[in-house]
Amino acid sequence: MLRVEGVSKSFATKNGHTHTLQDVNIEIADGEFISLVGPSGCGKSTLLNIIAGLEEPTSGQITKNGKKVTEAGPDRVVMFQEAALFPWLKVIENVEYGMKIAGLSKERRREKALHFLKMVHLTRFINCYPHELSGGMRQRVALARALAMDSDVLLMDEPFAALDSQTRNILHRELQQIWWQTRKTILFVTHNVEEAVLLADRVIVMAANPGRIKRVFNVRLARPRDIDNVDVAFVVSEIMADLKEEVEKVAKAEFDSDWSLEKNSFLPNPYSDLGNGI
Ligand SMILES: Nc1ncnc2c1ncn2[C@@H]1O[C@H](COP(=O)(O)OP(=O)(O)OP(=O)(O)O)[C@@H](O)[C@H]1O
Repeated sequence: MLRVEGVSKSFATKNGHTHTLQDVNIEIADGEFISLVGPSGCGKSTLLNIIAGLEEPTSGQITKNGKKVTEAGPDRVVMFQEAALFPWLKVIENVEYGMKIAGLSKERRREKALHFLKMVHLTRFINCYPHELSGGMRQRVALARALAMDSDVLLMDEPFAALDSQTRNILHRELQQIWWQTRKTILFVTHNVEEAVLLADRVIVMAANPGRIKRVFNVRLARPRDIDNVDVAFVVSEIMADLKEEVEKVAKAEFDSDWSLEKNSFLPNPYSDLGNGI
């Protein structure tokens, strides 16, 4: 069980202090898949970094199985939007790298790297260098590398945001399958509500200024899920409606006072792409 208990976070800035997160409480069961959505700047990445132990909360705490998280650890692996592979290492060596640092034997790391590269369907490319791969393939290497660390928690910060939609669809299917096989606890930050609903057991909608939890949606739909499914579309539209309010609030604070999503949207339907690229 991963617990976020009364977490608040402020940063010192030139104009005083930000209230990036305020009293955030989440309980994540082992093996649960949680998506976190919210307007830009509501503190999603900050929360993920605090759970990862890369950032300290101003107040509150993170506990994992009852033990306080005080630093980054191999039990909570983070995956970012950019794959951040070592360009001078081959695919397989990139996947092996973390295990090498962790002290695994050469044979064991090779065996595990091959296992997880097979899981992300990249066995034909193990001897390639990162620059020889597409963006989607590089993210799959990053995913294999994260999986190979055997962490029980995977923290994913917009891991597919930079990919084209076809590649993203493939990775959604792969990730659903991998999660099903490995039953890892996953916290997945995204701007894309469809992606959030496709993948998660629960979608947490955050509000901004201060960053806090607005609403939690339970997604009780069978897997694997398909974006064209009407039930998926229904949950997506419910979340969009909730999120729209928050996005509008943030935009109003940043744009001129006469701005509104309806008035200033050039989209035929203001809901149609809401959440993508906020
Ligand atoms: N190290 C820092 N120093 C000062 N302010 C910070 C720092 N890190 C984050 N912030 C502020 O905290 C707020 C939340 O940032 P964060 O990146 O967590 O939001 P987010 O919801 O992930 O945003 P986005 O969706 O745009 O990625 C922002 O206003 C940001 O400027």
